[in-house]
Amino acid sequence: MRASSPTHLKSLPSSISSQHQLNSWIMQHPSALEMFDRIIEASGGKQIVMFLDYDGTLSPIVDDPDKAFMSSKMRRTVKKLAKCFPTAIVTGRCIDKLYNFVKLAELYYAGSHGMDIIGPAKGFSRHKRVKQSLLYQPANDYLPMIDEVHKQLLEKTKSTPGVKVENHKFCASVHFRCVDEKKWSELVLQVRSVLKKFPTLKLTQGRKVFEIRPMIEWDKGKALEFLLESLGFGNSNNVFPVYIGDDRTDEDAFKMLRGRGEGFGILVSKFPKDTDASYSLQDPSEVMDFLRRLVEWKQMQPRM
Ligand SMILES: O=P(O)(O)OC[C@H]1O[C@H](O[C@H]2O[C@H](CO)[C@@H](O)[C@H](O)[C@H]2O)[C@H](O)[C@@H](O)[C@@H]1O
Repeated sequence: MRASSPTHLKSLPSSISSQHQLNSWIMQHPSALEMFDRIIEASGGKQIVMFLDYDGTLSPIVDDPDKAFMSSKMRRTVKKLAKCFPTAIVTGRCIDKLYNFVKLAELYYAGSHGMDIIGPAKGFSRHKRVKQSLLYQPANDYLPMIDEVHKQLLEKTKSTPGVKVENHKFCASVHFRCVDEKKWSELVLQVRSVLKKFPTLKLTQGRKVFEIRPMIEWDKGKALEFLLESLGFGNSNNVFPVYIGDDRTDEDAFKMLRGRGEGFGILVSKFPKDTDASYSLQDPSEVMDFLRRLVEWKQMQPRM
């Protein structure tokens, strides 16, 4: 539970070895800012499509999930990005909560870990192949079950100080960032005892959070694939998807891109972690710098 996700590489005994480990990880996952020119070269004139995680990627990680605000600079950057490339936010949060933070109608949103997908609001479908807002909810049948499990998790964990339980429509979260470490094992037992009654739900772990999701074959990688298809790039080799994320659930999207052999993932992390991403950025401020460079580069391209 201690490691934030994806899993930190095993710590080595001395700080010299740790430095060595960090250096060799950076060699394998170089900074996307430093490799910017090479990334643009690799895109080879194909249509870049941007996928962005929210927490820890566009907003810094904070103790209270209801206060994970996005800076206005970041919002302006994402707005400009969406003018240049089709842009989606793919998140564990439900779309309503996410939209309250982001407030940009021109984006694609894949909420609840990709189980709730919507397209840009009417009048914002500037990427020509999309004519209307799309909508896909593969876990619709689970709505009442998520409400029920959320209710039971609230009740079961209410004696644990610092815990926060969220209902994200098609999934639920139990946060332990503010729970005393000595109480973590007790909390695991509480969550598991509720989940015993819901055999069609699965439990995964993110950054100091348990995520409770329907046991269906759907994740952020599948959502990415769905969005590419909806944009008309399902069987196209003329697309270059870029996915930026910091959490374990983002690994499904990184893996999907590796499998497709097109585009790549960027892991947001200051520490070496096991990942299928090709590049790294240290924190949301580096993410913003990278997005700005993409916008500047695009604006300098001759119009076709
Ligand atoms: O897919 P994401 O957009 O990364 O969503 C994953 C979880 O994000 C939120 O929790 C995380 O951010 C919080 C605010 O910074 C932080 O307090 C928490 O510890 C992190 O795990 C969200 O609240 C969760 O429901 C999402 O599952």
